[in-house]
Amino acid sequence: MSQPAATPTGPAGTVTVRVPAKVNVQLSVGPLRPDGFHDLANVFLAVGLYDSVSATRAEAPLLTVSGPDAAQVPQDRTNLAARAAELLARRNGLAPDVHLHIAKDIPVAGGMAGGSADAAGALLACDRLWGLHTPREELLALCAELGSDVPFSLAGGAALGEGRGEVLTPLEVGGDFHWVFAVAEGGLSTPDVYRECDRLREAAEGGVPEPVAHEPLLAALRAGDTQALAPTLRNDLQPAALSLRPALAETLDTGLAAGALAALVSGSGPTCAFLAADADSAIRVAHALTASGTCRAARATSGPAPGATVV
Ligand SMILES: C[C@@](CO)(OP(=O)(O)O)[C@H](O)COP(=O)(O)OP(=O)(O)OC[C@H]1O[C@@H](n2ccc(N)nc2=O)[C@H](O)[C@@H]1O
Ligand SMILES: Nc1ncnc2c1ncn2[C@@H]1O[C@H](COP(=O)(O)OP(=O)(O)O)[C@@H](O)[C@H]1O
Repeated sequence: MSQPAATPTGPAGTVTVRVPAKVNVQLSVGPLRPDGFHDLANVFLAVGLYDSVSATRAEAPLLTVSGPDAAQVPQDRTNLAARAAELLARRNGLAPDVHLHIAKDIPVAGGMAGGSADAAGALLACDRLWGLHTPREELLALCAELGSDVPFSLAGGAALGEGRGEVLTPLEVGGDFHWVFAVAEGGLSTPDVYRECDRLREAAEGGVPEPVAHEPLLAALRAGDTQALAPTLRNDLQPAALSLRPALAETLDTGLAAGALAALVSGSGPTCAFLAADADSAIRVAHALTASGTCRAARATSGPAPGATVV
C-alpha cells in the first residue's frame, strides 16, 4: 500500500497556503429565499491578488494579521479563518490549538472574498498541519458551511456558483484576462447590499427572474476573448452598491474614460473592477484611477488564478 504524501511543512512545522481574490464576471441574483439567501448564477473568476495563511502548532488558538489593512480585520474567534480551523478541529475530535497568521493583501469588505479566501486557506493549512488528508469533496462541503463564497476560494480558476453560490461547476477558460481593481476607502457589508437590492426591486415592482448563466459570457471565457467578454459583464448587485455608495459611479466612469473595455462593481462592492485589453492598457487604467483620486488605490492583475495552494 502506498503511504500518504508527507505533509509539506516549513520551518517550525508551519504550513503556508496562498489564496486568491475573486471577481464576479456575472452575478445574477434571484428572489429572496425563505432562509434569507438568494439563488445565484455567480460566475466567479479568481484573480492574482492573494492572501497567505500560515498555520503553526501552538499551545492555544492564536490569530494574527499583517498588512496595511490588518486593523480592519477581526483578530478574535469571529475571524473566518479561526472559524475554519475550529470547524475542522471539531469534525476530527481535535483541539484547535493553532497559530494562524494572515498576511493580508486582498481588500477588506471589498467584494473580493478576502474573508472567504482566509477561511479556505486556513482549512487547507490546518488539514495539512494536522495530517488529516481530508478528501477534496469533504473540504468543499466544510467550505460551504463557512460561507457561500468559500468553496470557490478553495477551487480557484473560474466556476459557475449556483444555489447560494456554493454549488460549483468548474468553467473552462481559454486565456488570461487583464483587470484593474479600484479599492475604495472603507467597505460595504454584503448583507446590507443584498437588502438594498431587494428594496430597490420591491420599489420597481417587477418580477425577479430565476438566475441563469449567460451563454455568450461563458463562450467568451472559453475562447479567452476579452473583446467578447467585455459587453457581457453583469452584476445585479451593482445598482444596490451604487445606491449605498453613489461616488462609485465616478470611479467607474474614470476607468472607462482611461480606456477600460468594461467596468463593474466587484460582487457586493465597493471595489470596482475594470477589464482591460492587455497588460499595458491595465497599467494605464490603474495610473489614471490613482491620479484621479476617485479611489484609495488601483491594482492591475490578471485571472484566472489558481485556487488555495500550499506554498
Ligand atoms: C456577494 C458575493 C458574490 O460572490 O460576495 P462578496 O462580493 O460579498 O465577496 C457573495 O454572494 C457573498 O458570499 P459570502 O460573503 O460568502 O456570503 P455568506 O457569508 O454566505 O452570507 C452573508 C449574507 O449575504 C447574504 N447572501 C449571501 C449569499 C447569497 N447567495 N444570498 C444572500 O442573500 C445573506 O444576507 C447572508 O446572510
Ligand atoms: N479573515 C477575514 N478577512 C477579512 N474580513 C473578515 C475575515 N474574517 C471575518 N471578516 C469579516 O467579514 C467581513 C467581510 O469581509 P471580506 O470577506 O473581506 O469582504 P467581502 O465579503 O466584501 O468579500 C469584514 O467586514 C470582516 O468583519
